Amino acid sequence: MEEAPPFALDEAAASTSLALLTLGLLFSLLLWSGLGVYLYQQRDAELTRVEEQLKRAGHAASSELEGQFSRLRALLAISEAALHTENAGVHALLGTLLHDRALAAKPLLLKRDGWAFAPDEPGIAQYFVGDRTCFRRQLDPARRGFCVGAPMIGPLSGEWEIPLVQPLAAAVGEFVALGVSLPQSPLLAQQDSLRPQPGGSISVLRDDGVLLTRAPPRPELIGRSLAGTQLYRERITRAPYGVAQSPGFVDGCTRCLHAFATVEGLPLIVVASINVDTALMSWRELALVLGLAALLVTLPVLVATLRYWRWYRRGGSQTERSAWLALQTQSIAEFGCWALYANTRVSPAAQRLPVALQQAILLGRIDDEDDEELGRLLLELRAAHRAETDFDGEYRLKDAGDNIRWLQVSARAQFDRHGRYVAQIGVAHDVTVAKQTELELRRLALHDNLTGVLNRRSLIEHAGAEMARAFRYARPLALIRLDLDHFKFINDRFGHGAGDRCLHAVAVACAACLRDQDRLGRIGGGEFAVVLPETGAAAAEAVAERMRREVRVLRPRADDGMHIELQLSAGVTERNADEASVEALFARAGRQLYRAKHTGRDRVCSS
Ligand SMILES: Nc1nc2c(ncn2[C@@H]2O[C@H](COP(=O)(O)OP(=O)(O)OP(=O)(O)O)[C@@H](O)[C@H]2O)c(=O)[nH]1
Repeated sequence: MEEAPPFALDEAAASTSLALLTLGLLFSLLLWSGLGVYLYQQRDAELTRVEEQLKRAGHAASSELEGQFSRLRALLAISEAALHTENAGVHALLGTLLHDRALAAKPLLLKRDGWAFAPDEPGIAQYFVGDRTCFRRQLDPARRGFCVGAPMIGPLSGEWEIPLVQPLAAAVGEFVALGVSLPQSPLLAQQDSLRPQPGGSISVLRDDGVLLTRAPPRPELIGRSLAGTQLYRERITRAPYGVAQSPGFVDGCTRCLHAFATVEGLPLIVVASINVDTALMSWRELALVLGLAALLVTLPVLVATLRYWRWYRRGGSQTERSAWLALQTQSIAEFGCWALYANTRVSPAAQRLPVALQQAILLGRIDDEDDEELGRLLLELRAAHRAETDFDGEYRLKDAGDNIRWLQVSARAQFDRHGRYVAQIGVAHDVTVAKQTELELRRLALHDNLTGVLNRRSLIEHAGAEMARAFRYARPLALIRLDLDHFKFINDRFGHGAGDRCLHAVAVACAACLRDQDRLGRIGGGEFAVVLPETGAAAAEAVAERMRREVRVLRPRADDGMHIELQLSAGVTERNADEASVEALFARAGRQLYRAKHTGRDRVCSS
């Protein structure tokens, strides 16, 4: 039965998530763009509203000024007429000037020598104004005319006043002009009530840019010329009225909205101003609230998108699908495959590795009683997964029937196109048959075909290794050389087949006399040798004697049923102190064997 992909559900869920995510993103996009358009329109509407408010405030202030100045000019005209008819002294003349009680404007008369006379309680006040431009102009027949003077601190009131001066059509005695000083405070009170809210201002400029009044008050700026400001230079001088956005020209705000207008028939300009940031305060609050609400609504979508994007960049479903395709090769893998994902979100089942091995255990293909080797395999697999490296190993496990199963395990670390680790794809092959063949071939290469004991080459190799170890640790090592007596006769008398059987029987009998660590080998013909680690000559001699006796009692049968009497000669030697040469050991044992042969055979000689 085909196993379901571990991420099948997750993949379906991933498609649904992607669709939902797309919808969510579209919705977010629509929401944010809708909000953007709405807020832009609101801002526009708010600015238009503020502009209208500025225009209205400017217009109201301008109308007020127009009315007040007209009234004052009318008063001046009437006063002039009265002056001409009365023709009396200064006191009487000043008495003829009319007062404007509402504006608290004080009349004054200007003499040819630049002195001004004004009524003062009690009597008349006299002060010099011939140094002030507006007054001086009246003394020059070519430049005389109605003028609005620069604001000045009234010598009588001690407050800011704006003088309005008008030449007399014909001098009355020494008087050449008459005027009126308009106190600022009533003007300011009016303008303050008209200025746009919140935080707006109304400024009144003379047409040459001199600031006459400003509500709210900024006394340090009164009388200063603002002709150099951007608003004055670029807008006021070019049109009688308008709306402009430019840096504030008296309060230093960087973005101000101004509505300016020239007062009809007067050399005055009224400017209503407001800081754009202040004007848009309520719009900002609205934008903030709506923005936060939209963020709250779209935040889950953004978070999900971010997570999806990270997942996609790590390879996404494409990599997981390839991993699963790799798993589908299970049939050719014989044993099993697995994928260990770095990204646990998609296939948590596959994370519990290795599924294939667990299945194998369930099916009895591996016995989990064999803890040590299985544990090593799992440990190495997980270590490679953690280290994000490839891994290869061979494991000797047992199945439920206690048969040896060889597993060849390979795992490859998979990386996405950005070089980030995605998964470990593993495959396990059952290589038992190949392994058994390999082991058999190895055994054949190392062992004597006939007797099954080590062959000459591997025995000498083994002896060499044991000699090196004994030399390094200064341990005893013994060697026995054995030779079947009169073997040629046996062959000749009973045939080679019987001779072979004798050799096999001798090998088995001798091997049975040895410890696990001793090694028996056939070194040619009827000759054998035994390497005995950790053994001295005396102990080796006893072993040789035991083997000799065992061989004597073997008495294998020949083809004709006769017992073959076997006997063995042996030469024994041990490693001399500081001896490292295995050749010398073999030669010495050979000499003892030779001695045994020449002293009657069927005996053990030891050096
Ligand atoms: N059956 C059999 N005979 C073998 C084999 N290899 C060698 N031989 C024979 O073993 C005999 C060797 O005998 P030797 O050990 O030289 O002489 P021996 O007759 O045993 O005389 P001593 O050793 O002096 O007692 C020869 O006849 C070889 O042909 C083998 O694999 N099988």
